[in-house]
Amino acid sequence: MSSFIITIDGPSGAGKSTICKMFSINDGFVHIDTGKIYRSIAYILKEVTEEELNKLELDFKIENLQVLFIYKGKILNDIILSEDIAKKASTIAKNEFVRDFVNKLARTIAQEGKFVIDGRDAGSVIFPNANIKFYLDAKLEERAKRRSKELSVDYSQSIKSLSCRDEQDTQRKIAPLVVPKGAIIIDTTFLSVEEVYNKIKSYF
Ligand SMILES: Nc1ncnc2c1ncn2[C@@H]1O[C@H](COP(=O)(O)OP(=O)(O)OP(=O)(O)O)[C@@H](O)[C@H]1O
Ligand SMILES: Nc1ccn([C@@H]2O[C@H](COP(=O)(O)O)[C@@H](O)[C@H]2O)c(=O)n1
Repeated sequence: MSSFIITIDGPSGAGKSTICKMFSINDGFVHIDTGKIYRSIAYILKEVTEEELNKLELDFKIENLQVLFIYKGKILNDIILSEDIAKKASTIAKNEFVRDFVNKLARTIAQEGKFVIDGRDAGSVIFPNANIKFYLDAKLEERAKRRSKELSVDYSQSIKSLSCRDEQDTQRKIAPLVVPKGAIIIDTTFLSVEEVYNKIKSYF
């Protein structure tokens, strides 16, 4: 048996994870959120060196079609949501050894079955031969509005934090955020979650 892979890339707050979760609930796809792997590393390691990373035992399990990341028996998914962790994740994501670690783990998980994978380089680097690729985008102001509502943080703080991450993610030398070759671009700024989902489904 082989895998069927959908990739969804785009900047923070464009709505990638939300759509991936709908693909799990409605269509039975396992969701791999590669951002959560970067966040897990940022959360666990005080200093991210190649040596420390090589020793890192980050486990995973699939539950209700979501990939849970586990360290020393503790599920990390819900405790790594803050913008502080996200900013550290964005900084360590510049390192080649960190990216190799994440890519290897994501490919190990997506061995057999139906997977929807979101991130910044899911379709450009991790799964360049994915069955179908999407790139979700939205205006910075709308993404910040969504994020500040979700995390109950100040709007201007969200603008600052998201623009800093956008800059780091698009400007880094290795695997920067780009529209993957062959990806379908959807601007979600003025679309509801249901409208985005239905638009994506119309391509199948
Ligand atoms: N089309 C939409 N309209 C309004 N709100 C949305 C839409 N899509 C997502 N949201 C909301 O925006 C917030 C961010 O969405 P989500 O976490 O899916 O973004 P993301 O692209 O996965 O971000 P990140 O890369 O940081 O994980 C969530 O609170 C979500 O409910
Ligand atoms: N494929 C990816 C996924 C994520 N990153 C970096 O991690 C940060 C956190 O990601 P979220 O999707 O959870 O917000 C993000 O800002 C990126 O710097 C990445 O480089 N590649």
